[in-house]
Amino acid sequence: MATESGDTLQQLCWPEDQLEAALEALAHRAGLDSAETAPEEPGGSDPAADIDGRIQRGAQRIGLEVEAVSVGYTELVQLLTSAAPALVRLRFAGEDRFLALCSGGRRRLRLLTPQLETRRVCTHDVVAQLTGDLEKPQRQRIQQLLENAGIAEGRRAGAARALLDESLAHESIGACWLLRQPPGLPLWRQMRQKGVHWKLAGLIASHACQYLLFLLGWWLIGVAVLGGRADPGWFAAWVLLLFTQIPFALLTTRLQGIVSVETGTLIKKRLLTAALRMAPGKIRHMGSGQMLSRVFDAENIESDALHGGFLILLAVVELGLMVPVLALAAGGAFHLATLAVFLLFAVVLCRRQFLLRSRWTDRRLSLTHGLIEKMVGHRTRLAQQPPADWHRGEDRELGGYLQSAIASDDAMTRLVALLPRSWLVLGIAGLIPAFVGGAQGGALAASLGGILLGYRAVLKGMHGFTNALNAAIAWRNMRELFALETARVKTPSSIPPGRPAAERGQPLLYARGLRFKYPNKERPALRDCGLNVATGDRILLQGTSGSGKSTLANLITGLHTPDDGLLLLHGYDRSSLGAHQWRRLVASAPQFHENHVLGESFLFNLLMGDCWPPRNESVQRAYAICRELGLEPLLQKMPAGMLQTVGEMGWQLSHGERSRLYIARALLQNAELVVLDESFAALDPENLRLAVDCVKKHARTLLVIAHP
Ligand SMILES: Nc1ncnc2c1ncn2[C@@H]1O[C@H](COP(=O)(O)OP(=O)(O)OP(=O)(O)O)[C@@H](O)[C@H]1O
Repeated sequence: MATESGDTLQQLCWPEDQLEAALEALAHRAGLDSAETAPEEPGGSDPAADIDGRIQRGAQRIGLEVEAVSVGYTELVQLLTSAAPALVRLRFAGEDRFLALCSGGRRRLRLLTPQLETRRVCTHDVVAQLTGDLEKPQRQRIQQLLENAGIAEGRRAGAARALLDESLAHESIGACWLLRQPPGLPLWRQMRQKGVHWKLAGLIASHACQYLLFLLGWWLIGVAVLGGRADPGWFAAWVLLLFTQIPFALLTTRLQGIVSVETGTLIKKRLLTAALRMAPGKIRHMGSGQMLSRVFDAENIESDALHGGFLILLAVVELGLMVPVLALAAGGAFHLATLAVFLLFAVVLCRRQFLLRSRWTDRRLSLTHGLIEKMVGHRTRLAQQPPADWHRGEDRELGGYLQSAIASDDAMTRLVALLPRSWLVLGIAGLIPAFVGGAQGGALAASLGGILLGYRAVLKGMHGFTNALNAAIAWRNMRELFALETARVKTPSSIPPGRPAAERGQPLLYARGLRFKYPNKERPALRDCGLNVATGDRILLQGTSGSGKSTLANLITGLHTPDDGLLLLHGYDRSSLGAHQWRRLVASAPQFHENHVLGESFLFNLLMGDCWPPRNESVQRAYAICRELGLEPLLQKMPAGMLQTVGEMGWQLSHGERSRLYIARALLQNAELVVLDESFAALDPENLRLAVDCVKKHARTLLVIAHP
């Protein structure tokens, strides 16, 4: 297949043995590469290793993230249009080659060739290469069908296309790896790489031009009126200057919108990633109320910071342009000194307001937290707390909140209402020496104009400040969320992810001298703990309440990291193996109160740890395990069977049903080691027997935590 440049598509692709080079070149061309690169690990670019593993490791080495995506047959063009920068795998006579996609459109794609040149190819050619093998058998069948149906020659191509789309709609094509910056990079670096800083500079320049034209217009009118030259020519020039401002005003608004959307997207991405990476212990420590407050804070950061930030930026530009007006007019240096004193005063007041608002926010958060805790624990309180105690302490808390609210609101009113007006008073007072000194009318008028413009800028700045203040306080609370480990994650070892299961009796898990202390506790929950697990073992871990069994389970599953000691899986520690690979090897059903039924279908809740959308064989296996766990009557009872929505807003599952769902979810992850933490506690003897048999049958290696 020849492309526009005369090369064949195959010649423009990178061979498999240059996969890592293609990745680096593409990252460099897309401006994604970072200064620091991690050292190459032995075996890190072993061409024999699986493609996905090699791409993942290669990307980690240059500090990028890669997402392997598969899309439906009909969505392929859309993917190619928006995937760049990405690597796309094509097959030529059974040989894998890779397209380095720099940018994409519906008609043309831009590629980076192994000669490091960019070439354009027809999107259709790439799609045809990707889907050729899939379409071939269908095409013959469809051709035959169209002939038999007597469809006119001219309409056959369209009909064949529609039939192909119809019959292959459910096929997925997984041949694309999207290159992305890790969302943990500093925000400014992400903004720079997206070119947001240029747009921001454009915004400042555009607003400055508009403002200069505005000043020029008024200067023109001032000179004309005060000089007695108010003829139509001067007036026309003034009108012209007013109209010239319009494109700049439009450009400023447009750039503001673009910067808002791009920065907002980056902030959202980062918040979402940070929320998913948060240590579970931290979330638990926060409680549901504080979590909800964080969600509100996240909303505030994006909307208030951007809106407030823009207003402050525009106010700074206007104040900056006002400085030469004041300096050149009647007030001169004395007027500028007055402005400097005023700005100093404004900074002190703003800082004070920040402290007052922070105090108010802390009280508000604690009130929200308390309220939500009470709502969540409503049933317990109804049943077990005397009604006289239901509202204990609420008045005191509310009183404290009101006090800080009044103090903050008063200060805010002073700031927004008084500060801009105090500039008017100070500015006019600063003119007194010039007035007494007999300055000319024109110079005095220019100074007065400068004072009024300053008033406008301060007013704008104060409105911006009120928004930015909310964002800054929300940021203070969210900072820890944002503090994603930007340090490079150690490149995982070259253990192929799809390695065959270890043989029975082979060492699987090795733990020695493990120590773990919760941050809010003085004594460690685990000290000098050791454990050996071999493939095929069935281990029952018993201990008194609070002895640290669940903590050990959390260390083994990787939810917590030991403070000290050695924990190896297949002879590798967690950082060598990588979090992803560790999770594939160990599956767990956490204790009942730590586990959750998500508001999705029953099937999703079963297979969320496997892969979603599910493969046919996974669904079959899920059915089989549910049957063995005695869940068949439940599936028959639910109107939509496996597809019934469950969770808080859906079909309510009983305690025992949930326990068995959690067990099935752990077994369906196909892990080498399954850890069940008190998963059988809620089961009646019959279901307990079924569950134990099922677990013994399906778990390759089993660690069960239970009370004696
Ligand atoms: N998130 C946490 N923050 C602080 N301390 C914790 C946390 N989780 C557990 N602990 C403490 O660590 C110790 C061990 O708890 P762990 O849950 O591991 O015990 P356990 O043996 O599983 O208990 P049980 O059989 O009652 O479930 C306990 O003293 C507990 O209070």
